[in-house]
Amino acid sequence: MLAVNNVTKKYNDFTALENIDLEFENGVYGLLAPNGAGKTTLIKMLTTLLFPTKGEILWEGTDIRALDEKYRDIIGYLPQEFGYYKNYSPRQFLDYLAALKGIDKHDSKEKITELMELVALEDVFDKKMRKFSGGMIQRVGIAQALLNDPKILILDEPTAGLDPKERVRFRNMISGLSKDRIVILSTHIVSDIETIANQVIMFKDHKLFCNDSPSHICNTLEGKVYETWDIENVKTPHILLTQRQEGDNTLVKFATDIEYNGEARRVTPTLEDVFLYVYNDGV
Ligand SMILES: Nc1ncnc2c1ncn2[C@@H]1O[C@H](COP(=O)(O)OP(=O)(O)OP(=O)(O)O)[C@@H](O)[C@H]1O
Repeated sequence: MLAVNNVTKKYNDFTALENIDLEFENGVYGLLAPNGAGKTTLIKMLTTLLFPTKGEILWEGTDIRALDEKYRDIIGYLPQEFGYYKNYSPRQFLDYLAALKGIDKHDSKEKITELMELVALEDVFDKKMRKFSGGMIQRVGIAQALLNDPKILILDEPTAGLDPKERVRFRNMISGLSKDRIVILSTHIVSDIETIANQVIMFKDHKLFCNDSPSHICNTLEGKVYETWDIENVKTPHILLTQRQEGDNTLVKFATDIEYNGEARRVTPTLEDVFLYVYNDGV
């Protein structure tokens, strides 16, 4: 188990995360929050690129700082800005990274072939990456994060640059990978995680806001989300969530903490509704 115990991270006087407690076991965890909420800060601490100002992060009961190299051997990481060499083919690039990670040449050859099939890049295995789409590069990024068969796979905004078809493909792949490992992925795109995350983690005001299953999180807004054609009456304190144009009319979805007296239909809240409601006034 990976445990984050009472972790605070400060950048000088600015507190990016405060008193965070989290536990991770095998499965998919979605860090869902707008930009600036602290997702990357947490990920950098989980990958030992940054250290907590206060608190500790434990793997199987031992501080990851003390485990050092042993801990880095069991993590796979795809950073937000994934650096690669345009003139390398995926084979050359993964060979190079496997050597850096100290993986035996014979083992890595087999592993790289297997990973290329997993991310469906076997047809372009020996093609230079300079002509690859954003989605193809992300798939190379995921393959490199899996080179050491990590027990903890950490992906920072992994669907950036993917088209809708690639997003679906990515989700299916992540579900498969999470059977025997911890997968932690950060995103501000609700649809990336609502169907695959076992747990969704949200931060608010730099503190942990929730860590629960998508359905439980949706239940927190039960009875508070409505749809109406009467856009004029959706004013503060009601919170406008989404609008959809239908012919000459606009169907408005809103959330409210008080009784609504106008004509409106109560609807089942989605994770996107919760996201818009929670971050209505910022991170
Ligand atoms: N090195 C730093 N020095 C000072 N402030 C920082 C530093 N890194 C991050 N921050 C601030 O900490 C807060 C959290 O940043 P972080 O990058 O963790 O957010 P995020 O949710 O990952 O957003 P993004 O997706 O944009 O990276 C932001 O307000 C950011 O400006």
